[in-house]
Amino acid sequence: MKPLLQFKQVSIYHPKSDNTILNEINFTIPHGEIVALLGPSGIGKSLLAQSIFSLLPENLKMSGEITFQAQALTKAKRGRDLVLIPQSVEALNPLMKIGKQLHTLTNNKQKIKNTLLELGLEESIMRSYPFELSGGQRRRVMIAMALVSDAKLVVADEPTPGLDMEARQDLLQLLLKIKEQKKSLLFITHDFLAAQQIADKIVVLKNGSVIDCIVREGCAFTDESFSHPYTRALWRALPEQSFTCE
Ligand SMILES: Nc1ncnc2c1ncn2[C@@H]1O[C@H](COP(=O)(O)OP(=O)(O)OP(=O)(O)O)[C@@H](O)[C@H]1O
Ligand code: NI
Repeated sequence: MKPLLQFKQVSIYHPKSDNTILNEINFTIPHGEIVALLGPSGIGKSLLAQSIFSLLPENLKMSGEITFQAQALTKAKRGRDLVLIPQSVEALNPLMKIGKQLHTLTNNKQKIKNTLLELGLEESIMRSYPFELSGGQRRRVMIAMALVSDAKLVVADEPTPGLDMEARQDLLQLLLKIKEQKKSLLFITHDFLAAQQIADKIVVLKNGSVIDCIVREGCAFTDESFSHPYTRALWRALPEQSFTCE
């Protein structure tokens, strides 16, 4: 089966200073799977997410190609088939009530109601503006937007920053709902533990390149999954090294 999304030799660079931030990135996102994009802060994860949506800062350029179902990504496909949950919870439109923001993605009122319920949000939240909500509620609303949309791919940029252990586990469960809907998820994170809890594949970025691409074998990642010394060291540093299917 053709991958849903494919990065082909994608480089992101600053033409004026000749500075290459990401160099010839190649990886695929299969249908219905969770791919974690893992790497330290400042490596270029958000830029890679922005490149999918053609949202790179104007002073940066991209070379190479990103294909969707083996075809070039068009504006129409970006609008219909892809949805971005940005890194900042400030990304919700501050001037539009939550209900209206959800309605821009679907006319199906029942679907919105069910989704809010599933995410533990009161229906009354629809009448609120983003500034009236807590950070956690806003992040849930952003996940609700991804769930009510008809997108085939959700890109979640760093959805678990600064959460305590319990809130983080809750959020990972919410991200799994995206997969339950048979959507693919690109989960951008520097949280290795979270990545291997929910991902089917982990793509590791370091020094501008993909240094490792680890595929879950059956239910869990194992000691053999990690070949690169860097990822092996990350794996060995984890408090617990076996996660199995529930
Ligand atoms: N407009 C820009 N012009 C030049 N360099 C930029 C620009 N935007 C980002 N960068 C640089 O590109 C690098 C990657 O930034 P990016 O935000 O993608 O990192 P990240 O991996 O998402 O980090 P974090 O985990 O902290 O969110 C950084 O070193 C940043 O300074
Ligand atoms: Ni980022």
